Amino acid sequence: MASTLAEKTCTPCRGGVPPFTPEEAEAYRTQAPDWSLMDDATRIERRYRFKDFGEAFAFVMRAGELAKAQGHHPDISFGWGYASVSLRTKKIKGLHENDFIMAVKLDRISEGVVEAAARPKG
Ligand SMILES: C[C@H](O)[C@H](O)[C@H]1CNC2=NC(N)=NC(=O)C2=N1
Repeated sequence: MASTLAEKTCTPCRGGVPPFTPEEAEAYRTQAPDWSLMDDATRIERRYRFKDFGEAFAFVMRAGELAKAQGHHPDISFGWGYASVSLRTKKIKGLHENDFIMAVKLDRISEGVVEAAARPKG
């Protein structure tokens, strides 16, 4: 991997490429170690913890903006104090570099949301 995933942008995936093998997925996961390979390495998942519903919602809103900008979309469930994110490339029914690019960028968003909440108001 030339540049780090964080500097990359998702590329349109119109299918026709094979999904990552478990070995390939594991190699990418080293850059997103808080994510777990699920369903025979056809998707990755992470549960983020936040201090309350508002912080979780702020994360989800920013995740939505990121997905729109990147053209690659996660599945997110959230509630008071948590957001659970699942990523897979639906077009190829498995994992693609786009999923790991999104994972790394979502990790940065989550750190930003927690920091923002920690800053004193005003
Ligand atoms: C052309 C464009 O890349 C596709 O329509 C994108 C949109 N967002 C996507 N998001 C996800 N998670 N999987 C996809 O296969 C996908 N395809």
